[in-house]
Amino acid sequence: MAGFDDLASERSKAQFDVEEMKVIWAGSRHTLEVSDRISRLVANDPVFRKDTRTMLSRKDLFKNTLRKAAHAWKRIIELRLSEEEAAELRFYVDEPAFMDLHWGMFIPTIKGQGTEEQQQKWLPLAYKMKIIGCYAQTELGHGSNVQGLETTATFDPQTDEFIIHSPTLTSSKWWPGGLGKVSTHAVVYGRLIIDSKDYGVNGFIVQLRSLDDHLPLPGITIGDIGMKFGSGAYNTMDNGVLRFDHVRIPRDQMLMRVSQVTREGKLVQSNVPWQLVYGTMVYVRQKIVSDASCALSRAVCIATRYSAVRRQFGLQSNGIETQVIDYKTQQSRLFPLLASAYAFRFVGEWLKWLYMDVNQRLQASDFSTLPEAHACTAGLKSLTTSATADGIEECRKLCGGHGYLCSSGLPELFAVYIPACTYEGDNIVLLLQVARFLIKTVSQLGSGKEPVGTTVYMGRVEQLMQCHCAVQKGFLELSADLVQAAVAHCQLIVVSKFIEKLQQDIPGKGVKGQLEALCNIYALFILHKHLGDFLSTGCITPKQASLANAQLRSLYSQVRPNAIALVDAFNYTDHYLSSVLGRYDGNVYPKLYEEAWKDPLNDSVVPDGYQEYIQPILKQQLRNARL
Ligand SMILES: CCCCCCCC/C=C\CCCCCCC/C=C/C(=O)SCCNC(=O)CCNC(=O)[C@H](O)C(C)(C)COP(=O)(O)OP(=O)(O)OC[C@H]1O[C@@H](n2cnc3c(N)ncnc32)[C@H](O)[C@@H]1OP(=O)(O)O
Ligand SMILES: Cc1cc2nc3c(=O)[nH]c(=O)nc-3n(C[C@H](O)[C@H](O)[C@H](O)COP(=O)(O)OP(=O)(O)OC[C@H]3O[C@@H](n4cnc5c(N)ncnc54)[C@H](O)[C@@H]3O)c2cc1C
Repeated sequence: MAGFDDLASERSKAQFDVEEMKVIWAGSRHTLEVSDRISRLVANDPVFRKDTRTMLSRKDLFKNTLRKAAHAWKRIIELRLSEEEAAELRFYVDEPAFMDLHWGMFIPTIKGQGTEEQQQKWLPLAYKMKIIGCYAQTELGHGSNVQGLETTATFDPQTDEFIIHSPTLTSSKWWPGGLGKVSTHAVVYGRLIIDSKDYGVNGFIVQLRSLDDHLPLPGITIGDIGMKFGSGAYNTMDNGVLRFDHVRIPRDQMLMRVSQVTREGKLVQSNVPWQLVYGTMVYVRQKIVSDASCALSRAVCIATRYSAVRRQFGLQSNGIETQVIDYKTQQSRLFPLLASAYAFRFVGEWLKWLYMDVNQRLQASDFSTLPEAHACTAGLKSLTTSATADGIEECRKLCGGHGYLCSSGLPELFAVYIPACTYEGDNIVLLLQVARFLIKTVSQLGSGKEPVGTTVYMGRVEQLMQCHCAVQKGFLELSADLVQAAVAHCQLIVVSKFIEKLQQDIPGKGVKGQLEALCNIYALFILHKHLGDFLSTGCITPKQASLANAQLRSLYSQVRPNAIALVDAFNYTDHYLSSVLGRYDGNVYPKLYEEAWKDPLNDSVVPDGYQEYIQPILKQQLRNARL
């Protein structure tokens, strides 16, 4: 059988220790063990099936998601899973749901922006899921411009309460996940108003629904905002709309780590920077970077396996056609994506470290690295999600016509992934933040303040001073170019973190060699993509450009025999991949054929509607023909 033989023979060609590469990909032997065990647990549980997801109506889809979430929670309790294991379970269940916002944003916001007392009050309730929370920041009229939010939280000194209100239609909260149908509580971002004075945006814990009958509390209007792109995909999430009509909450439900409102209505600032109100976004952006490598590697795994199974043209002496993975054009599209998946994995690991480091410093009242952490999380979130979204679509094309079938797994993966380019900050808006950070760093170059961390290279580039003068002519005017500069800065981080990874001790036969090849592919591919910029700025000569391209081609040949093993190292189950084209055993054609018959349209041989619509046309044609 074609697929079986092809993948088995590919695996036998691998020149490195796949088991050791699995450890590198997972991050440690322990993480690999946990992820392997939990992925199998999910794959073997019928409640977590997802093969019919794209065919369900929104209501059935959503109810099924609730069932899965409840079952996941039950299993977490029954099996006494650790936080790490529970997060893996969520990952392999592979379905966006209210739980993500509860654990991923509501709880981190209370931890990051609540006082000790507030944490003691709210976290136990949230950890036990006695309340379910979401993150209600974005409004119908304002998402990117957080300081432009219109929801008001007005202090009433008479009753010691805040009055939460939506003064306009555009102030309606719009988009928060988990809000539409599930959450009982939300962290709501609104303008703090004391004595008619506006103190800017802050977070408030607001109960939305009754804990008895789940009905919205008085003064609160909530609903789902409607179907989103693609079938299945992000429609498992109840992104919601929310309006307040003078809803009162106690004063101690304002998150008060950054600033406090006293009983007398005085605003007291802590010693922490006000930007900590944006802290949850830094945390989630960091997580999104790690997730990018998962989504991209998943698409690459499907496209690579299928490219080894699929044969077109070029009859060999044995009468068999050529595997499409052997075409240089296929390699030059696929292997940079394979390299990117590994590159994003390692930069994600580093960003996780950076985030932990900044958090430890914050605890010790050292706020010096916060601007860099913001710039790195914003920039890398933008770079990796844009590249991943484009990469998934490229993988679909690499799989030809079959890639367009839902059973390939790629359409749903694309549909579920692309909002990552928008949520947690539109990717261009985030790059502008990086640009602002870079300009600020450049402006300090002459002042004796040495650049550190990811900007250390700036101290070595003399032309940057002139650059600063040019930018001072107008940030907005040059913003398109500044965005390119921000991307280049982030690419430099990705490449340097890959190189740093290679400097670590990497055990296992041939593993380091494969990673070196992938790192070189990533760097040279980026150079190739931006060749015009490199040449026009005189960074490289035409001769060097052509040598780089020759080197890239040679690296593709080096990776070719290892391609299947390099995607096997992701250790994905067939359940997680949910792709007929990416099956581990390569048994693509019989399964594609089998899958087609499962479509509800094939339940009957003659379709519903034949009698009403097709038959009359056929009869009409018959009459016309007689005329
Ligand atoms: C079953 C059980 C287990 C389950 C486990 C599940 C675990 C899941 C874990 C995680 C999953 C998470 C799920 C994710 C799902 C995502 C859903 C999506 C959510 C959202 O989208 S929430 C809304 C996000 N919104 C945005 O991102 C808005 C984007 N806009 C902004 O961030 C900002 O407003 C801005 C940066 C664009 C502001 O620009 P502006 O120029 O107006 O700046 P100012 O507001 O005036 O501030 C300037 C000043 O502040 C600095 N700054 C800005 N942002 C930050 C920051 N985040 N941190 C630190 N500093 C910041 C900026 O640099 C300026 O500083 P200077 O004045 O230059 O010094
Ligand atoms: C699936 C999904 C889930 C979400 N979940 C949540 C959630 O749980 N909680 C929550 O609060 N929010 C959530 N959001 C909202 C999300 O955070 C915002 O949509 C996002 O921050 C982008 O803001 P926006 O929609 O206002 O885009 P806009 O800012 O209106 O962007 C529109 C266009 O304008 C451009 N633009 C905007 N400002 C500038 C500028 N200064 N310079 C140049 N160009 C600019 C952008 O690049 C973009 O091309 C979610 C969104 C989605 C799609």
